[in-house]
Amino acid sequence: MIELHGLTKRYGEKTAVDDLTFRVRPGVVTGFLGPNGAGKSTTMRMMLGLDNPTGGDVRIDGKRYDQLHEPLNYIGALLEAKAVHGGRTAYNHLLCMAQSNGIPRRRIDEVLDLVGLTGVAKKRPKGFSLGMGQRLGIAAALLGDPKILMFDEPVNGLDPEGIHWIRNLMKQLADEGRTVFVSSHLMSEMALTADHLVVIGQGKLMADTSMADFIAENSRTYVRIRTPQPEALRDALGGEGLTPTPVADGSLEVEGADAARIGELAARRQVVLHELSPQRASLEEAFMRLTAESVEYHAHTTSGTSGAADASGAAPPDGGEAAGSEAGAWGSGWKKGD
Ligand SMILES: Nc1ncnc2c1ncn2[C@@H]1O[C@H](COP(=O)(O)OP(=O)(O)OP(=O)(O)O)[C@@H](O)[C@H]1O
Repeated sequence: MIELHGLTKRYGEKTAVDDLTFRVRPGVVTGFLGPNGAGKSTTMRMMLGLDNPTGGDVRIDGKRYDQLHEPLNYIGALLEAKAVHGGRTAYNHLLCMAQSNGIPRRRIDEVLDLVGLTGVAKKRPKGFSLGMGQRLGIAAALLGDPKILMFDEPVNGLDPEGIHWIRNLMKQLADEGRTVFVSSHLMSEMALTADHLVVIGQGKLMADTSMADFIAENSRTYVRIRTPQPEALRDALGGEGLTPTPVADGSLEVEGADAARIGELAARRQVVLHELSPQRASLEEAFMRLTAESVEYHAHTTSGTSGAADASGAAPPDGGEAAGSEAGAWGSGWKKGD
């Protein structure tokens, strides 16, 4: 469990993190979202004791970071993939971390195997691709078999197989009862991975809620219709106070009634339908709506965010993807009393 109480960080006049209070609970993946400059990295750095708060505090299982003895055994973090000493081999980089935290050597082989870097263990990370650097950072985060894991943009630079792998790894870590806190700009990825969301804007807490509730509360639901008889449909629905709105792709969108009701109204007038599909807005649309006011840096566009609904990325998966077998080798019990 991670607990933030009134966490605040000011840089001169700028309040980067503004009185944040929330908990990150074990057993679920918690996504951390916010527009550019919202304060996510600053918050994560304070969680890890890398920055001092101007006010408030962070507790890791009830303790401040600097009170943790051998902290890698409590909390593992991936902040910047390239924050690795370029001159040491991947193995020696992990060895240094292990030695200063009382972690046995064999754990290094385990985590290298887990992230798929065994073959390059004796190579220097300065020659690594972004994706390999990311995997080494993840290996370091996992080294102490910690109960709490924090990942800042973990899928940066990873190829589709790597993205799939880390998604399953994070879910597995949460299923094992660990606390998993992850930031990402990739909304479709977050929708597939996180169960719970914490959203900030200009340093302030904007939402702390389940993924499903967040999407339901911050987006519209509607029914998409395709018909060769749009006028007849308009008449059929108009009598019930419903207004189909034409969309550029030739479909119609109707809010205020479910698909069954619309289908019945169309059938009563014998209107032919080629499509009748309920739409859940995507996490991306919900996020854009919630944070529209707090976006600090944005491009000027002529279109708004509404109407950008796309069912892709909307629905968290039904758990159909089993965790990769390589992830099954996780934490093979070298620790006692866990
Ligand atoms: N060392 C610093 N000195 C001055 N201002 C800073 C410093 N670090 C961060 N800031 C400012 O604090 C705000 C929050 O920055 P932060 O990097 O935490 O945001 P973020 O949500 O992680 O952004 P991004 O998604 O772009 O990575 C920004 O306005 C940033 O310019």
